[in-house]
Amino acid sequence: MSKLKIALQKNGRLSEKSIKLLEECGIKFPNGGGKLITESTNFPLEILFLRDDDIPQYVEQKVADIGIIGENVFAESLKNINSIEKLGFSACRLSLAVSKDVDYQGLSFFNNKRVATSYPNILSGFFRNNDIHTNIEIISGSVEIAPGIGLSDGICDIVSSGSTLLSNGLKEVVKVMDSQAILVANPDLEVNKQQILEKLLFRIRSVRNAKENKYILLNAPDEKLEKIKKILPGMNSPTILPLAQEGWSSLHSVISEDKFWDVIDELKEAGAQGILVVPIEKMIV
Ligand SMILES: Nc1ncnc2c1ncn2[C@@H]1O[C@H](COP(=O)(O)OP(=O)(O)OP(=O)(O)O)[C@@H](O)[C@H]1O
Ligand SMILES: O=P(O)(O)OC[C@H]1O[C@H](OP(=O)(O)OP(=O)(O)O)[C@H](O)[C@@H]1O
Ligand SMILES: [Mg+2]
Repeated sequence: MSKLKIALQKNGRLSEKSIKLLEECGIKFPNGGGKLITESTNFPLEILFLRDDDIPQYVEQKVADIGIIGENVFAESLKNINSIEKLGFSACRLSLAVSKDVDYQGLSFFNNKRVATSYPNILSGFFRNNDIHTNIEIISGSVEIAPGIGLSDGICDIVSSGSTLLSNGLKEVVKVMDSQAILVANPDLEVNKQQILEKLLFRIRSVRNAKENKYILLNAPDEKLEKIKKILPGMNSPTILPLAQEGWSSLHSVISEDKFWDVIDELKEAGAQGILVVPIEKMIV
């Protein structure tokens, strides 16, 4: 039975989190010594370590069956591959920026200007949709330097904290797209590889669900339980166990971390005590 081949970024912003995701999925593999290809010892997966920009092409050509890249690289590549799952890490945005001294009034600023970017396909599409004519200067890295050295009037590049823009005297003026890490796949996988992919996806979703949810335990007098149950949007109905102290129960449920902070005061007001919130290792839904 052939193994599924996954391409990960060798070195960079996606590398560590991509490897961590596979490890959290219980997939073990030797990783070290600069090897560019390795095999899992407990899951039918081969792992290839590549430059992220090359991954779309390799997945299209089936050198790799699947890969982890940013949505920005997916959108730029225009390859015949599918985006099959958002992975929730390496969140950033692709934005237009200009010198902080520019009196920027709107997109028409860019008419007949030069914009430096490593994302010419995304950017030309964006300007076309907005009826702006620009000259795109394609450069492969350190894009933020371009206006300062007279290469362009603006740039379009990845922004996260904004500190690279700030330290290069630039300001963000328009967001072109949001991005996060995604799993991409060749659209035409053999049946057995598709089955391995389904197993991997099941594990990835379980890991992500677990991260977004918490297990909550609390104690309350029995007469308060109905009200507390209504406040807690659980997976199904909460588990209720009697405590040794008569007239009191312990209630267990699962809650999304965001919602927990919204309802904590309501829970206390409704009579909940000894509230514990604990992480979930895996969550199968
Ligand atoms: N500052 C950031 N914060 C969050 N995510 C980012 C940031 N910069 C880039 N990313 C995301 O991580 C991906 C990889 O970024 P990185 O800077 O490592 O790429 P690269 O320099 O092109 O690497 P490679 O050498 O593999 O070609 C980007 O395509 C983007 O999706
Ligand atoms: O808004 P910020 O938080 O400053 O992040 C944005 C910067 O991060 C990325 O570069 P990276 O630091 O990965 O270096 P690279 O140029 O080698 O890819 C990106 O190309 C930006 O330059
Ligand atoms: Mg790259």
